[in-house]
Parts: sequence; structure tokens; C-alpha cells
Amino acid sequence: MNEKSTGTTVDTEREVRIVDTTLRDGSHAMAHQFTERNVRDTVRALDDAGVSLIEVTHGDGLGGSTFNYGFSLVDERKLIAAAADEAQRATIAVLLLPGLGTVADMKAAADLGAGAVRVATHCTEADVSIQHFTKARELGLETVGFLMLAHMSEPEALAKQARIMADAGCQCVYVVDSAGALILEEAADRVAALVAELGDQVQVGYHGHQNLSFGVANSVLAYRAGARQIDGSLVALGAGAGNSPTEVLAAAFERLGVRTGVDKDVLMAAAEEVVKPFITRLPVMDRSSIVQGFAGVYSSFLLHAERAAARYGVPAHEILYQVGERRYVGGQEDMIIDIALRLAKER
Ligand SMILES: CC[C@H](O)CC(=O)C(=O)O
Ligand SMILES: [Mn+2]
Repeated sequence: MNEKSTGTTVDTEREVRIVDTTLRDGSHAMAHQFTERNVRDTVRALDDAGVSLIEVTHGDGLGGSTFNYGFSLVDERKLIAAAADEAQRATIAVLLLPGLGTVADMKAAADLGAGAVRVATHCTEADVSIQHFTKARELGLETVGFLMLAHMSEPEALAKQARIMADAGCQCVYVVDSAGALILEEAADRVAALVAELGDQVQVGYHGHQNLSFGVANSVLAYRAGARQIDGSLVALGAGAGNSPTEVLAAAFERLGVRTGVDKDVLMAAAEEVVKPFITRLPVMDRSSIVQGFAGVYSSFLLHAERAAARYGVPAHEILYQVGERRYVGGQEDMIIDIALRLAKER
């Protein structure tokens, strides 16, 4: 325990693992145009900083390079192999959305050097991850579960879904605030419910987005509620207004006296000198991404909405408000065009 100057007592006994998703969630913000150079330079910098798990995949996971989600510039296999080649200490993780990525894709990623898989499902559909976790454990992969759009489920319901993943062989289940919609105790309560359900055997993680600017604050509260793994992206590079910046997470946890095992100064240099120069569109809390947080819209819908807005001459934030009202989930990207067409007709 550590007595802070504010008088509050902070539990600093547990180390927190900062996981970096610049090269996966950041793929959304880069319209999936990462080069092999981007991947090699970023992995080397994160590895030097002591980040132990680095996610590298198309924004929508293995098999995501499609007409519906957007084509990658470079084949995912090439990027995963480059990342694995570059990492000296870190494990390379891949994301997999069942139905889009397959067990065969996961095996191919493992053969290329990936050591972990993060299987992501909508927050009410953990059962579709069971065979992927079973196979991942057979392959000797570290396993992580992502319960996406977690704001759409109450804590107890979310915990039941986490139990399904844990029983299937998942070693750490994440509360994923895909819309950047959770505010403070809304995030902490969900993490606490998962911790209560999963006990000591299975870890809990937290993945935030900055749409309402709560990514880092929610991450600190998630840690205090028992989370052991926290996601970030350098320069916040990620969908919507981006993720909790990895370099800020490292600095904030260090200020709180919580051990992370990473070097904040090396991360700040990586953000400034490696990642910022190749970003084509800096993550920003603009009208559209704030609406995403407010209305509970999947962050990765941002560029889809902006493209539909430009094509049909309607404002992106109006499209996103309607997406929120209809509670669309991942995979319904094509419905964004329907909304844009309807709005255009009404004008
Ligand atoms: C499409 C997968 C998604 O981007 C996963 C994620 O990071 C999230 O839901 O926030
Ligand atoms: Mn995300």
C-alpha cells in the first residue's frame, strides 16, 4: 500500500501488465495501411520499452482484410512474421473474431511466430469463442478473451459471459469499451463483477477508447477493481478517438507507484519518434468520435461513417447518432450506408 499526498490509500502491490495494440486497433485509424517498416519499427521500440505483449493484426482481426472491413496494404501473414522476427522479448498477439478469422488462420499465425490469441466476441456471445479457445490452448497459445461493446451489458450479465470464456480455456477476459462509452464506475463495476466471478485463476483486463476521454482514468479504476492487464496504443492510435495512450498509462501508473515493468521514457520516445511520424490521421476527440462515446457506437465505425458521409452528402455525426439508436454491433458496417442513404433521401 502506498500513502498518496491526497490522503487516499492506493493498493500498489499488484503489478499491472500494459499490453500494446497500436499495430492492431491502430490499423482502423490507418485504414489498414500499415507497412512492414511501420510494424518492425514499432515492435522494436515497444520491445525495448519492456512491453511484454504486442498485438499485430488487421483492425478487425485475422481474415479482416475484406471488402466489408477494408483491405490491408500488406498481407497480415507478412506483418505477423515481421513482428515475431523483430521481437526479442515480447510475445506477439493476434486478434481473432470468430466467423471472420478461422481456426486455420489462428494456426497459421502461430506457425508464423504469434504466441497469443485474443478472441473477440460481442458482449452477449461468448459461446462462439469456445472452439477457438480450445484449439488455441492445444496450440500452446496464451489466450485472452474480448467482450466487446461491454457498455451494452450490465456487470452481472457480462460476468456470466466471462465465465463461458474462462471455462473454454481463456486465461484473461477483457472488459472492452469498444465505444468509449463507459464512465468511471461503469467501467470499474464491470471489471469488479468479472473479478468476483473469475477469482484468482483467470485474469481480468480492460481495453478503453478515448471518445469521451475516460480511457486512462477508467484504466486506473479498472486496475483498482482488480484488472491485471490494461490495453493502450502509442499516441492513442486506435479506432474512434483512439485508445488509452500507452505512454500515458505508463506514466500514470508510475506516478501511482504501480509497477508495470515498462519504461515510460522509452515509450514516450517511441510515441514521438517512431509512431507519430507515420500516422496519417491523428486520433482526435472530434464531433463524430464524441457522438460515438455518447451514443455507444463501435469505435471502428468512424471511418465507415465518414466515407458514407462524404459519398452521400450527410454529416457523419448524424449517421453515428442513428447507428447508436439502432444499437448496431460489429459486422453491421454495411448498415451505415443504409442510414446515410435514408438521411440523404430525407433532406
Ligand atoms: C473489430 C474488433 C475491435 O476493433 C476490437 C476492439 O478493439 C474493440 O472492440 O474495441
Ligand atoms: Mn478497440
